[in-house]
This record gives sequence, structure tokens and C-alpha cells, in this order.
Amino acid sequence: MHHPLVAVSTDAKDFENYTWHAAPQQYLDAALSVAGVLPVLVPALGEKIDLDSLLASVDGVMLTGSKSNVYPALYGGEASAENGPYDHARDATTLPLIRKAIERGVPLLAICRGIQELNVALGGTLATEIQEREGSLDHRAPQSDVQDERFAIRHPVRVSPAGCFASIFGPGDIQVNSVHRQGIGERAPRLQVEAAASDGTIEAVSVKDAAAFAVGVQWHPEYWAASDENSARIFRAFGDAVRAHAAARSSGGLPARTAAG
Ligand SMILES: N[C@@H](CCC(=O)NCCCC(=O)O)C(=O)O
Repeated sequence: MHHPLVAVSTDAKDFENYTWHAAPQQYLDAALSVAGVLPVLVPALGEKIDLDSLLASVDGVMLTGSKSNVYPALYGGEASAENGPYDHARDATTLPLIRKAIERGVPLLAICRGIQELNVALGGTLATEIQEREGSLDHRAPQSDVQDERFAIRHPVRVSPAGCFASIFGPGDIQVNSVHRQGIGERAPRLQVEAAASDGTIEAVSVKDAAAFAVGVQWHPEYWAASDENSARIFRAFGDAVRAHAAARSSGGLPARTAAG
């Protein structure tokens, strides 16, 4: 079976005297087994990467979650020891990659840190320690060493009837997991809300004027994509968009604006 290629963000991690560029396996499994695309890891090498060449060679981009936070100066905030850890190499890679993928009409799925990067890349800001806001839910993972407990599905989000998620999930609420302490602060002007939690936290967005599927989710559909229908739906929708992009590219039928650059 032919699998179209999807570029996947990596974290730069220092380990055993090397810097590794890595992504968790759950994202890779969900991409291959549920979306039906072949994930290709993109090193966090920032401006050394020719993004036009990369994006001419793949049919989708997926941004993973991470314990690290986007460096606050990138959205006018202040860095602090408590706010870290940071991953400057990842920021220097993902923010331009997001902008370029949207500009070229390459389908984009941005998960957790990814939705935060999407917001920052398009001019928005992030709020930190959102569990401390009055009336806020605690969106952090429960304290546990067991990953299945940390990633357990545990709160509802309301899907907006007006956006593209309504056609993926239908109307009403869906149940999601939650492993974050930051969230969208000021929403970037090009983003529209696709889902929100009961405390108002923005849980999913899409890019209003994008030529292709371009969405972000604050939860982790990759973790249960093999067993949870709603988690799988996002990956299937992304896979469909990637295949449509691949078909348009191979027939030379991409709209002029997506072939540019
Ligand atoms: N660090 C940010 C982004 C949230 C995110 O991507 N979480 C995944 C964490 C994975 C883990 O803890 O195992 C935030 O906290 O908002």
C-alpha cells in the first residue's frame, strides 16, 4: 500500500551525550495505522531546513505535543524558570513550518503544544498555568507514572456547530483527555474556535482561510486513536486531506496559491 508522506515535528533532547531529535511513538503509530500516512521526522534544525523543498516533498504536516513550552518572547511574554522547560530548536523549526504549510495549502494537524505553536505562529498569545484562573478546570494530567492514567479521557468539550469539526464529530460534546498547563490566550485572528471546554478554554481551532485541512487540538487524539472512535476520527479526517493533497499534487491540479513558493 502506498502511504503519502507527512512531516512530523521533533523535540531536541539531550541524552547520553548526544542531542536527539525525537517524537513519541503514539503519534507515529496513529499517523501510520489510523490516518494511513507515513510519518517522516523533521529534525529541529530551524533555518538550516529548506522548508519549500520539504513541503514540496510531503503531503501533510503533523505537530506533536511536548512537555516543553513555546518560548514566551515569541508572543510578547516573559520567560521564567517556572514556565520552562523550553525548546528553542523546536520553536525555530515549527513556527516557520506552520506558516509555510498554511501558505502552500499543505494539510496540517497540530496537537497540544502544536495548537499552541499554531496560535503563536499566526500572531496569538498563550496563557500559562491556566488551572490557576478563577473557575478553571485543571487541564494537567493526573499525578501518575502510568501513562494510560495520565492520558485517560476525562472531560467533555463542546464542538462548535459552525466549523469543520461538526462534520467530523456531529453536533454536541465529545470526551477528551488533557495534559497541558498552558492554553490559547489571545486567539490569532485567522483562527476560528472548533471546540471549547466548559471553563472556556479553547480546545480546538481551524485556520479560517486555509486552502486545506489546517486544525489544532489541545487534547491528545494520538494516544487512543487505535481504540477511541473520536480520537480516530481526527486522524482519518487528516489522512483524507493528505490523500487529497497527494492526488492533486500528482495530477498537477493544486490551486495556484498552493503550488507557489
Ligand atoms: N507544554 C505545554 C504543551 C502541552 C503538551 O503538549 N503536553 C504534552 C505533554 C506530554 C507529557 O507530559 O507526557 C503545556 O503544558 O501546555
